Amino acid sequence: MPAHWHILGTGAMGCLFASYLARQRIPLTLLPRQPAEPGDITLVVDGLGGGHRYQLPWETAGSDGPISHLLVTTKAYDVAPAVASVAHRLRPDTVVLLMANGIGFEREVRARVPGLAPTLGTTTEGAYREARWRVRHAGRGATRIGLPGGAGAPAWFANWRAAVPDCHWDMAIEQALWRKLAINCAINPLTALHGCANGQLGADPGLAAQVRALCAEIERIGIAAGQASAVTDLEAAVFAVIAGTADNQSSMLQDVRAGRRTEIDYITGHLLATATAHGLDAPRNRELMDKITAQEPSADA
Ligand SMILES: NC(=O)C1=CN([C@@H]2O[C@H](COP(=O)(O)OP(=O)(O)OC[C@H]3O[C@@H](n4cnc5c(N)ncnc54)[C@H](OP(=O)(O)O)[C@@H]3O)[C@@H](O)[C@H]2O)C=CC1
Ligand SMILES: CC(C)(CO)C(=O)C(=O)O
Repeated sequence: MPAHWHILGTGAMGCLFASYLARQRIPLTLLPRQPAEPGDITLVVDGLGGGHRYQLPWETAGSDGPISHLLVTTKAYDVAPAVASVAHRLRPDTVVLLMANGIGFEREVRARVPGLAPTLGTTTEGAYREARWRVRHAGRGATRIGLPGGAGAPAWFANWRAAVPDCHWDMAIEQALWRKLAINCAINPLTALHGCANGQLGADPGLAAQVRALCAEIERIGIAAGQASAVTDLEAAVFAVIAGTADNQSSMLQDVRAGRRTEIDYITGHLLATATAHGLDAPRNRELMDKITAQEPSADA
């Protein structure tokens, strides 16, 4: 019998992964932030692979039943409060898989819910919400999952490998997360400030020069932080992502345009905290952090 997954953070990513698991008949329950209508939720996932409709059970986070396997797909700043909202349902052996952009929320989770040892994931899948329970799968990508410190794949992962396309167990997940962080630091804030698609960072010589300067700063910080492998050939990797996602609006630009809080604290913010911890200056990343932060909606807005 496959493990039963609860999904916390039922936005674009949570619904996409719910659809993957449901297609493989892996039992799951959605945990929407706001209660849904009575009865199962009808989830529609359109786009790549055609349209699919799923009838999925849901519960409130505050229900009582124990949770054995929890996938968390909120924005980075919501991960810790979301996990705390189901803390009473977690057991010492509950698998908690955190899949958000950036770094830093895992430490927040461990501080709020002592005893948890979260599994971490990162994905290059692309999806967005068209309506509350309607999601468009906009780009295929790869998903990497692993345990900090490195450990072999647990038994449950066999179901994920079967259900989620291009899904890999990563013995060096922290390195994968750091590389994604480095790429996001070089692309996201610049696109958000200039209101441009990713491809413009390669096409505009002035912006391309800024990307190269950011990469040089990020590389120095990565090496000081013991993440030399994660920042190897960073500039080439960043320009490859820029070319491969030329027509995309970065997630940070989408957040800024929608007037939402961005994930900058967990992207550039984490990079700057790492630089400070190693006595390094990072003026170019600092400038981007300050400018994006100045645009953020205030917490009580
Ligand atoms: N979308 C994409 O293509 C990609 C996204 N990512 C990353 O994945 C993460 C999720 O992104 P995405 O799915 O796009 O974000 P969404 O905003 O679409 O979804 C986030 C969900 O989390 C829910 N949520 C927030 N706080 C809580 C809480 N306390 N309890 C329960 N649920 C909560 C929100 O609820 P509500 O519905 O009420 O707002 C929302 O449904 C981000 O870190 C993002 O950067 C990574 C790769 C690609
Ligand atoms: C890779 C990239 C930059 C694609 O847009 C991304 O991860 C994001 O927008 O957050």
